[in-house]
Amino acid sequence: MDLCHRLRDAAKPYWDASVNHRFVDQLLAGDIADEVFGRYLVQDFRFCDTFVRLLGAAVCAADDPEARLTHARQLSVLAGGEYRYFIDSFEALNIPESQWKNPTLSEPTQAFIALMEKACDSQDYALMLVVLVVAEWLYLEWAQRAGNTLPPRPEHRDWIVLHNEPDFVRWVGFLCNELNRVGAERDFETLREPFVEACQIEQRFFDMAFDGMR
Ligand SMILES: Cc1ncc(CO)c(N)n1
Repeated sequence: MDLCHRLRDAAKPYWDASVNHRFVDQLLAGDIADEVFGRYLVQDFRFCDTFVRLLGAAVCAADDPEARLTHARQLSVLAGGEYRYFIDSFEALNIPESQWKNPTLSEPTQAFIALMEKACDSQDYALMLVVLVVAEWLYLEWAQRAGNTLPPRPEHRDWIVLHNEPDFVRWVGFLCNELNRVGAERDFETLREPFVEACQIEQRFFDMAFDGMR
């Protein structure tokens, strides 16, 4: 088994709970409450801001010119299509700028930001890749649960498509190959610990969307 699959196995309870979370069930069915999805998107917009910093750090820390360009290209996706997705969805969900510009950060948002900032500050490419692989591979796995019929509302449908379209599949494949490559000579435990922590936070992030709901 390659390194990425060994890491995923080590985090299996949290990984599976996230991929099969009721948040995902309801999003794929298109029947997620606007209040739940809106709360999630407002927090995720802040997650993505720090995620951009992490990708920038990966551009800096990567040991290979081709890899630097691949990270740089993905930055343009976040700054382009994904940014537009958030703005359009806040409008569709009637979430005013005052609510998404400066929200109170939930516990899992804070925890994820702290983990990403730690990876940035470490200047350790392998550690950055651990966090990138969890965030992107786990999102690919839940989005690949989607069948042929996608939910009709763009804010639901586009969030799924952003995470299972062919470009995203290639991006995740790249990240896993990079971690398998640069993580090969690293002590497994030093990678396992942040990998599992990131998976635990992913689960709490989906839980958080339902805070205050039944
Ligand atoms: C919390 C979270 N994890 C992963 C992704 C995918 O980048 C995201 N948008 N949000």
